Amino acid sequence: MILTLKRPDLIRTENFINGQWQPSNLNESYPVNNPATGQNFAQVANSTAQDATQATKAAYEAFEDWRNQTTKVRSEFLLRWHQLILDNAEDLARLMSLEQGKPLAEARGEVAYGASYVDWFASEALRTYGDIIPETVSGKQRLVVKEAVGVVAAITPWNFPLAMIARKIAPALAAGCTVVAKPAEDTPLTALALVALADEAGLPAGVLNIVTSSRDRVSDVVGAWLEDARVRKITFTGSTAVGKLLAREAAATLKHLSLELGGNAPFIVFEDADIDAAVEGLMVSKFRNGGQTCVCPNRVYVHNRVYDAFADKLVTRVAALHVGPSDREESQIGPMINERAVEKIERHVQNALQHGATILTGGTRIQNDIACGPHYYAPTVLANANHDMELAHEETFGPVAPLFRFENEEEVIQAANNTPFGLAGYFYSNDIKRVWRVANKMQTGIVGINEGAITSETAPFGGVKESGYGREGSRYGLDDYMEMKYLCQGNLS
Ligand SMILES: NC(=O)C1=CN([C@@H]2O[C@H](COP(=O)(O)OP(=O)(O)OC[C@H]3O[C@@H](n4cnc5c(N)ncnc54)[C@H](OP(=O)(O)O)[C@@H]3O)[C@@H](O)[C@H]2O)C=CC1
Ligand SMILES: O=C(O)CCCC(=O)O
Repeated sequence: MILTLKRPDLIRTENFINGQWQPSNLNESYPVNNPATGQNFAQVANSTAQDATQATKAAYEAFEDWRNQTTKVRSEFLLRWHQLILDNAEDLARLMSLEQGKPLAEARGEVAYGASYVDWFASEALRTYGDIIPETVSGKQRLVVKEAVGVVAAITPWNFPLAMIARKIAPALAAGCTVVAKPAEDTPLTALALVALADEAGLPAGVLNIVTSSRDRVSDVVGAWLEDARVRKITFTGSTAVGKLLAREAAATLKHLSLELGGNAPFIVFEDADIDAAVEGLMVSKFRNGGQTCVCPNRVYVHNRVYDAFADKLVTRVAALHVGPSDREESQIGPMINERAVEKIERHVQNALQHGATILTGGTRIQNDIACGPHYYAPTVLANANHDMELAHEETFGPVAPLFRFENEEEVIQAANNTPFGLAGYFYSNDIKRVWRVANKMQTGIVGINEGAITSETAPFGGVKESGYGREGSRYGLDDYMEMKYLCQGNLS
């Protein structure tokens, strides 16, 4: 794919620190590759701890002014940024699909989705109310005000290169925080373009800084932020293993943490469900971004009585999915992000087959004239899944839907909750009593009830258990970037 943008200047390859684009201090770069072909199409700054610390210094020095701006000023900046994202949506989508591999239609959807967080927090910026505490003692007045936590370090994954960073930066800036950010090694260009647009929207120097690095430098860059007491919060989306590492390291300076980590989402189809709706819901939730989404169903539990009918309908739909490069309009499943990702999918499928699964469709890599490259994996449905399989315990992060049979509600809820993770869960049922009962018992931060498309800037996104803590989006999302300050005024009588 050759990248032609209306605005070629959105292709940025350097760090943005204190309002300046600059190379890494060692003047080194690393390659960004097209995940479909492995072909290198850009080189971006390979940063060090020194670059990260320079970014922290800039963000720290910009903080006092930014936090003291009126909420209106911060809101208006976010509105201008939002408009620029929309104005450049097609370029952003093309850049994103090239470096990440998601079909262009999905990339366009993600630009709109990411932009919606910027718009949302432009409004929420205006509503950072505090409280006046009713007096119980004469002569005193007690108030609670909300204040920005300080410099925020945002670390984001490759699966949603625009939406994840937007939904961290937007509330941080809305709250009055300043930001240092590091996108994933595989997908830096979308994030850099987003920052270029923030600069164009008139953000003061130092308020938003971004440094890029290859995977072998990530511990240096993020390590510099973890050690630095001036960084007051880490907001992270990624694997649970890295989330735990960040939590341990952040403890030394007791930073605030928002951790949006891996999931292992159950998707339950009860015997009283609308089967067509359940199939549709699974298609929407499972195969979005090729299954590389932390809220993707990882385990599909289907009641024995409807199992065969559900499996038949699902297989028809899954086998018809178009696999191909992101720039073909008909592509529905693009390449996986990299070789490690495909190897993990292969390992899960092989392990499932060894434990008694059968392939209803897919089950292999595909490479042909259209899906031309080593990282395509066929959309897959596996029957006879069970809990001895690796895929029951670890998210596959690929287009694989394993079907588990169940007999009764109690058993399936126990199975669904039998995981250290708790991000999203889904179930389909037309029995109103069951709906309330099951929703109450699901140990997840998000529950889709007869619905597969659950996310929205208006709703709180986040997990329980080892899927992390903190919430993104919604009216709760700003609180993660603010502290309460209690003011007690005496001598009033
Ligand atoms: N919750 C979610 O949305 C996501 C979940 N995952 C899960 O994690 C699995 C592995 O994916 P992977 O990309 O390796 O996820 P990681 O958790 O490794 O990567 C997420 C982010 O963390 C950074 N990072 C990696 N190692 C460290 C470290 N030691 N210290 C600080 N930051 C670090 C990455 O940088 P760099 O890219 O440079 O390594 C990236 O920016 C997936 O298969 C999936 O199960 C993955 C991505 C998103
Ligand atoms: O995988 C993720 O963490 C991103 C979830 C995308 C969404 O907000 O739906």
